[in-house]
Amino acid sequence: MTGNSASTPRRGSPAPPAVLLSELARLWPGAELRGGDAAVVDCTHDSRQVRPGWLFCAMVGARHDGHDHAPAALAAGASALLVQRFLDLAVPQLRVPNVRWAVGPAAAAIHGRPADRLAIVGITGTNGKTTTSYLLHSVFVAAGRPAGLLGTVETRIGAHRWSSPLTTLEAPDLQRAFARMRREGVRSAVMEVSSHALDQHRVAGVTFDVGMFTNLSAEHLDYHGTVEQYYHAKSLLFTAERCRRALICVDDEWGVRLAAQCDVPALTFGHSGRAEARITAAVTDRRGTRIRLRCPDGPVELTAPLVGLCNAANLAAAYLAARAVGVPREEAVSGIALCDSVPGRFEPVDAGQPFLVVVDYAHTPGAIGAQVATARSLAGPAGWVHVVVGCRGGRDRYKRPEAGRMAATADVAFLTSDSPGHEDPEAIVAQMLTGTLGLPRRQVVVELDRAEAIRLAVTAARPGDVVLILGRGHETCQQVAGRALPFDDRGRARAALRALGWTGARAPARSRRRPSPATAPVRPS
Ligand SMILES: CC(=O)N[C@H]1[C@@H](OP(=O)(O)OP(=O)(O)OC[C@H]2O[C@@H](n3ccc(=O)[nH]c3=O)[C@H](O)[C@@H]2O)O[C@H](CO)[C@@H](O)[C@@H]1O[C@H](C)C(=O)N[C@@H](C)C(=O)N[C@H](CCC(=O)O)C(=O)O
Ligand SMILES: Nc1ncnc2c1ncn2[C@@H]1O[C@H](COP(=O)(O)OP(=O)(O)OP(=O)(O)O)[C@@H](O)[C@H]1O
Repeated sequence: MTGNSASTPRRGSPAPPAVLLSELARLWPGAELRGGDAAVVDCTHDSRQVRPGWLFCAMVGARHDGHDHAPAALAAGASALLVQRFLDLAVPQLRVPNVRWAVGPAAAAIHGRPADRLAIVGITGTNGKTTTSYLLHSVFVAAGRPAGLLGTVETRIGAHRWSSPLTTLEAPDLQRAFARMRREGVRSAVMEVSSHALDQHRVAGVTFDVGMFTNLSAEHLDYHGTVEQYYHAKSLLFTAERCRRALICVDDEWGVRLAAQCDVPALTFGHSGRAEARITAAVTDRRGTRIRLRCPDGPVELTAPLVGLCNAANLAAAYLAARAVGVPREEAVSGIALCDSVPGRFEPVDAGQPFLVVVDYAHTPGAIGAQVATARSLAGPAGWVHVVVGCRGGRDRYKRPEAGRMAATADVAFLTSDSPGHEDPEAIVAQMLTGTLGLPRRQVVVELDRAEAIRLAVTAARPGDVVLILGRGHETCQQVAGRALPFDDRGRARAALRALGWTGARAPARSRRRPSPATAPVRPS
């Protein structure tokens, strides 16, 4: 990836005009200014990012109280503080009831409210955000609109792109990215809006042209506590303050509920008979996915070279969002067709081998099950589906047995580690195994070394099989016992194929008939 992060202003970029603290004070009734006025040119919530002339916003977090870091911020050149209790420091300070709530509007004001002059689509939901963002971004680009994309994989502003630290940037970084979009001539943007971001007010100060809901299943409960709270965080996108209109997938009960409670004009979509824009046909094969969508402005056929039936809803979502922000119908259709890949989402690893190897980000039980089903539809008549999957450490422990159970819908499941963090990888896999109790032992192989699990799966595959490597997608490192270790599923799969003699789109130097590894199950003849 190239370009500079929007969170660090580029050298040589024009200095933004300064805003007075007294002007910011007008944003909140009851805000109190002490220690005089000051001009601020930018802001941050992190003392380690402060530059001369910036406003330091002292947020109270779970581990730190930003107020304790105000001296460091001043030493770095902060010209003022946004606080929720006045500090005994000789610097202009603006006190507000809650700094976390105030950072977004403050950052928006400092940057001249750039989001107001962009058409922005914000996407929330458990699955499908990244894929739908790429489809929509492809539409904007194909329609000749300079575009922005903000999400889990990367940030793109026009021709510049760099990897993202978070799915949804912190408010100061987000507003700075929007300001850069304006400077670069961007008119339309699509961004993923995580439940964490909504809960933490990172998008306060933004009104999306379109707010989109894809689906919801239990995730991030270690943060939100209950599914109900998780849903509540997602639903915060669908208020008149946050979006002008909504697109809501009603294929699950949460979407139905959201559509009923949403207080902005909403269009529902999905496979469901309840959907106003309804997917009436959907097929997926190795070339991609094709759907027929019956929508208020007439029926339309959409195709994209993205494999997997879960993409049917993503195609519909991207089309409807494009139309909602004024992209003509034909341009929306052709832009979607041009979206040829999304990093780490059903991404094939092709070294010329006679079986399919695919890396995908599926890490919820539902997504794992859906990708196994897709793989089965792509396998040859007697082809097997091999899945390599683990569960991440430090989060969402409750979904491990179900993830194991879904993995075991494949012909062979290689249960392995996936960024275990400070947890014991063996204990994580043991929890996954509880979901496979009662299944034939030959169907589940435990191999804690992920590279070795990938090697075993690829080595066991025969012509017509599909090897699915799930959970890590585009990611290039794993957290293991406090260390970030480089690990890319795509690279490991390629290396395993290379070791077998598959080095390109040609037949390998040695025989195609390879012995199965000792651990691989014996398949019936
Ligand atoms: C779990 C979680 O969301 N934590 C967020 C929370 O952290 P926290 O409450 O622990 O903050 P803290 O460390 O106590 O710090 C409090 C304040 O002191 C500041 N500080 C701290 C130290 C210092 O030296 N100087 C300083 O100024 C911090 O910058 C912060 O403003 O508040 C911080 C400030 O807003 C966030 O940066 C932080 O997100 C962390 C980085 C994070 O990793 N979040 C993940 C879980 C997240 O948001 N993920 C979603 C996507 C999830 C998904 O779909 O997979 C995302 O949008 O990326
Ligand atoms: N609309 C969908 N419904 C269900 N599953 C989906 C959908 N789209 C994609 N998936 C599955 O979920 C995985 C993650 O997809 P994607 O990255 O698009 O979602 P996301 O919402 O951005 O996820 P995350 O928040 O974890 O980054 C894909 O690799 C695929 O297996």
